[in-house]
Amino acid sequence: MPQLGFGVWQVPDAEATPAVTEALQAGYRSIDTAAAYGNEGGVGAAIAQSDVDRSDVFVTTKLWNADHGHDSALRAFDASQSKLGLDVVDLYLIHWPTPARDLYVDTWKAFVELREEGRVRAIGVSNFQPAHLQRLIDETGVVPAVNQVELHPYLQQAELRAFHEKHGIHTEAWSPLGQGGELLEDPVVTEIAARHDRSAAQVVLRWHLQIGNIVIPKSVTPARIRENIDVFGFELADEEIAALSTLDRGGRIGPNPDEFNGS
Ligand SMILES: NC(=O)C1=CN([C@@H]2O[C@H](COP(=O)(O)OP(=O)(O)OC[C@H]3O[C@@H](n4cnc5c(N)ncnc54)[C@H](OP(=O)(O)O)[C@@H]3O)[C@@H](O)[C@H]2O)C=CC1
Ligand SMILES: O=C(O)C(=O)[C@@H](O)[C@H](O)C(=O)CO
Repeated sequence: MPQLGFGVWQVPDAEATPAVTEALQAGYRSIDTAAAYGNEGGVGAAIAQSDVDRSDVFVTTKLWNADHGHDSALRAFDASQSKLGLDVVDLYLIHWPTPARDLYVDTWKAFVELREEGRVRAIGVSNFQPAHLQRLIDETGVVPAVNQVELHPYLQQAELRAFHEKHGIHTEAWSPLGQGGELLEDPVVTEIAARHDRSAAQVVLRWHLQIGNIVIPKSVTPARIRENIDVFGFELADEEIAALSTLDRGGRIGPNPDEFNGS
């Protein structure tokens, strides 16, 4: 899985095709969508129309909360696969643990079947806390390949990252740019950016890459799509990584996974 990919939350279906087309032209080879985003069709169309070989593109989609449970999960996968127009999905994630439903272990068993049948190459989760991960491992013996969670300099998830490291789970950061808000104006970020003659977004993405996170920045702006992948020609010094690592506030932009059960 490429360490840097392209996210499409809040991109309407019709706009997903030009956005993903632009991303593929800029060099992205990993796309992150979800059933809940309503744009799997637009993403699939861009991949089908592209000159880039399907085997060179890594596609992630996610099962939505209302589809938890063994049989529902298999039906939801059929729908996602059909909208994407793909024979095989590269990575399938449980979008949220949705603890009130208490079905994520059954859902995970269906995911294991999909992987055994070769319909997905890898299976993982999103927004899982350590206790949710531990329960999956204890009850099925199958460790998720990836946990995609909210992570940026203002929410660094140290405990979760340590759990991932211990169990060999890859950490994938959603909202890696803090949704383009205050973080990109933080003086610590902008000062480092000025020193490197780079943008604040590029510095934040470099921080993620250098501490080992997978990142999936989203943009519908062609110049930003290109800017966000142009991060392999410079490196942050250890003291710059350390300065960015002091910004942790433990504050979420998105919902708390222990409480979010939305459908
Ligand atoms: N598993 C989960 O529960 C979740 C997963 N995700 C995934 O993570 C992806 C990324 O997260 P997302 O919440 O979209 O937020 P990001 O942190 O990627 O920020 C996206 C926002 O930042 C702006 N932006 C992008 N690049 C730049 C730049 N270079 N300079 C300034 N502003 C910029 C975008 O504007 P514009 O588009 O107008 O250019 C957009 O408003 C999602 O698209 C989705 O795939 C996200 C949330 C939850
Ligand atoms: O974008 C996603 O992948 C999400 O799950 C979130 O948008 C989530 O649905 C949310 O923020 C609800 O308020």
